Amino acid sequence: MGATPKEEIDRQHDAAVKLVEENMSCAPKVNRGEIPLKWKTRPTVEDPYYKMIIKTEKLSLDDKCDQSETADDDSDVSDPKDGRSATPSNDPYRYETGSCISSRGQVDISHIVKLLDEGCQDPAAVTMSTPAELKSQKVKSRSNLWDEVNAANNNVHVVRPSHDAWGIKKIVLIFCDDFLQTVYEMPWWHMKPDMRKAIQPVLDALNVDPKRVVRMLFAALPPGVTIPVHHDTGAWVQKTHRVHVPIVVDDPTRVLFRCGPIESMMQRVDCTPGHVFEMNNQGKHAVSNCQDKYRVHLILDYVDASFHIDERIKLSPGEILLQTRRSIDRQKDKGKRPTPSFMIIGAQKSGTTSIYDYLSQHPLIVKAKRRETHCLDWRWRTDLNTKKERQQHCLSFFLERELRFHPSCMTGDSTPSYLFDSYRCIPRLKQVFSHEIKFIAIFRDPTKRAKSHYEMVTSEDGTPEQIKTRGEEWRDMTIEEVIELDFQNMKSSGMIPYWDMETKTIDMNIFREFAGSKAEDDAFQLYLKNHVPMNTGSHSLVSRGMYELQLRQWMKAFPANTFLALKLEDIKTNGVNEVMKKVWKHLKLPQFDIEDDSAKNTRSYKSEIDEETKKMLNRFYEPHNLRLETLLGSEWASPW
Ligand SMILES: Nc1ncnc2c1ncn2[C@@H]1O[C@H](COP(=O)(O)OS(=O)(=O)O)[C@@H](OP(=O)(O)O)[C@H]1O
Repeated sequence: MGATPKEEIDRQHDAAVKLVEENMSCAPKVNRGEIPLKWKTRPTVEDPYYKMIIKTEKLSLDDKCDQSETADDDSDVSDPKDGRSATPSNDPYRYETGSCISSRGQVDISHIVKLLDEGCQDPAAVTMSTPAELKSQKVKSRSNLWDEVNAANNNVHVVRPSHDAWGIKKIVLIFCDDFLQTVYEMPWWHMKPDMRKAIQPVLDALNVDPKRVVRMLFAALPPGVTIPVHHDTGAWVQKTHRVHVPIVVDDPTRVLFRCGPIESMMQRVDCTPGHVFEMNNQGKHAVSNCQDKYRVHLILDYVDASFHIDERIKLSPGEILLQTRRSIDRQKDKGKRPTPSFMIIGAQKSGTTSIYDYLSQHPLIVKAKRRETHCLDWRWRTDLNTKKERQQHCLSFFLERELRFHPSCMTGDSTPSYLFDSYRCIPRLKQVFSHEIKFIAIFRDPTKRAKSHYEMVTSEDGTPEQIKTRGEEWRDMTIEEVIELDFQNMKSSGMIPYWDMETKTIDMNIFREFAGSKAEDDAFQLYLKNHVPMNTGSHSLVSRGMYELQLRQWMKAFPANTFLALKLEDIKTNGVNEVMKKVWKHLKLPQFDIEDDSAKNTRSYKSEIDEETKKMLNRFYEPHNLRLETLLGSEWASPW
C-alpha cells in the first residue's frame, strides 16, 4: 500500500469528481506508435528539458520533482529518492504534452466482455486470504472468473498488495517477477483457447506476439475509488510497454484516467470500451471511477522483440505462488536455495561493511540477523555435540526459515575475519554447510589496511561490545611497536624466513623459494594457532595484509569459481555501481543500480603514519602483493 494519506486521496477524489462534472476534455486520440522505452525514466532535476518545463510551469523543482505519492499495482510505489538516480533524458519530446499517451487502435471486445460478465459487478471479493485458505473453499461457479476461490483452485492466485488493498478485483492471465527473469502463464491463459481468441484483436492492434507479453490481467476498479497520482516502479517498468484497454465502462464520461510526464501535465485519456492505448507508466498517472459500477480494464505489459526472457513457465491450475514485494517463486521450489548463499570473508578494514551494505540494497537480498555473524570463529559453539546442532546454531544467524519459501531471494553474511582465520573457519564451514557458497573478498593497499586496523583497535569510540572485542592490548603501544610484535610472532612461527628483522629487508631468493610452499602453509597454521586468540581483536596487524597467503588457503579448499576478489581502490576509480556489477554477476543476481553509494565504517585518524614505517611496510608487502596474480590472474599483476 502506498504512502498517500487518506485525506489526500479524498481530496484527489473530490477534485476528480469536479473535473468529471466539468466534463474535462480528453486528449486527442493520436497514434504516436510505441512509446520509446528510453523515455521510461523519471524526470530528474539534472534533466535540461525537465528544468525547462519547470520554468515554464513556474513550479519549484523541490516541490515537483518526484514527490512521494501513492501506490497503484503490486510494485507501483513512488519513491521520493529515485529522481536523483534516474538517467537524465536528453530527448525534448519526452516531456511534451501527450508524450505519455499513444492511441493504438480501436478493437472489438465483445468476446472478452462475454467471458467476464458473470460476477463482474458483484461487490468486492478481494479477501486478502492466502492461496491455501482460498483453495480450501468450495468453488461456487467455475464460469465466474472474478471469484477468488475459483481463481485459487482453477487458475493461480496472485497477490498484488496495493491493488488488493484498494479492493481492485483481478483476473490474472500472465505475470512476471520484478526483474523479468521468469514469466508465468496462468491456466486461464494457456488452457483457455476462448480467452486467447477473445484477446487476440488487442494483440493484433499492437502487432505483438503473445510471447512478448509479460503481464496481462483484468482489473476491476470499484465504484467511487480513486487511485491517486503516482508512478510505477520496479525493474520491469523500464523494459515494458504498458497498454490499457477499457473493457467494462458503463459511462466513460464518469471515469477520469489521466497521465503525463509530471503531475501538472497529466492529460485525460478517453476510456471508451475497446480503445487500445499505451501509456508511459513511469510518468505520473491517476484514475478515478466516479461511476456507481465497477470499471474493468485489460492491462498488459509487453517487451521489445529483442528482449530475452530466461524462462516462460506454464503454471498448473491451483498452483501456489510464494511472493514477496519483488520476488515470485513456485511453492514446488520451496527450499531450493540453501542458506547462506554468500559470505564476504574479508579482508578486514578493506571495505567489507560497504560491500555488504551495497549488496543489501538489492531487492532480492535479505540481510542476515547480524552483519558479522562470526558463527565460524568466536561464536562457534564448542559445547554443541552433534553436527546438526552446530548447523542449527550457524543457521540461527539468518532468516533461514522465512527464506525457504522464497528461493529467488538470498542471504549471506560479512565476517571479515574468516579470510584470515582459515585454520579454524574452513573445516567448520565444511562441517555445517555442504552446499555451494559464493565467497567475496575485498582487498586494499595492505599498508593502509594496517593503519586503519591500528586506528580502529586503539580507538575509544564505539559500542561497549565493539570496544570489548577489539581488546586493550594495543592501547599503550605505538603502531611501530605493534608491527614489531607481529613480526616477532611470525618469525617465531617460521612464517617469514626471508625477512631480516634487523635491516627490515626481504631476501628475495628465500622469498621465491618459500612463498607458496607447504612449509609456508604449515608455518601460517602454527601462527594462527598460537598467536590468534578468540577473545580479542588486538593481533595480526601485519600478517592480515598478506593476502595471497590467506586467500590461497580458501582457494585450495573450494572451487575457484566460488570466489570473487575486489579491490577497494576500484570503487574510487570506477564507481560503486561498476564494482557491484561484478558482484551481481558472481551471485547470479539481476543487474541493479544501488542508490546509496556512500562509504561505510569510515574513521578519521588520530595521526598520520610515519613515512619510514610506511616505506618499511610497503617493502614487506610488495612481493606478497605481486603474488596475488598467481591466484587471481593478470588483473592483479600490480595491485598497489
Ligand atoms: N566506498 C569506499 N571508498 C573508500 N573507502 C571505503 C569505502 N567503503 C569503506 N571504506 C573504508 O574501508 C574501511 C572499513 O573497512 P571494513 O568495513 O571492512 O572494516 S571492518 O573490518 O568491518 O571493521 C574504512 O577505512 P578507514 O576509514 O581508513 O578506517 C573505510 O573508510
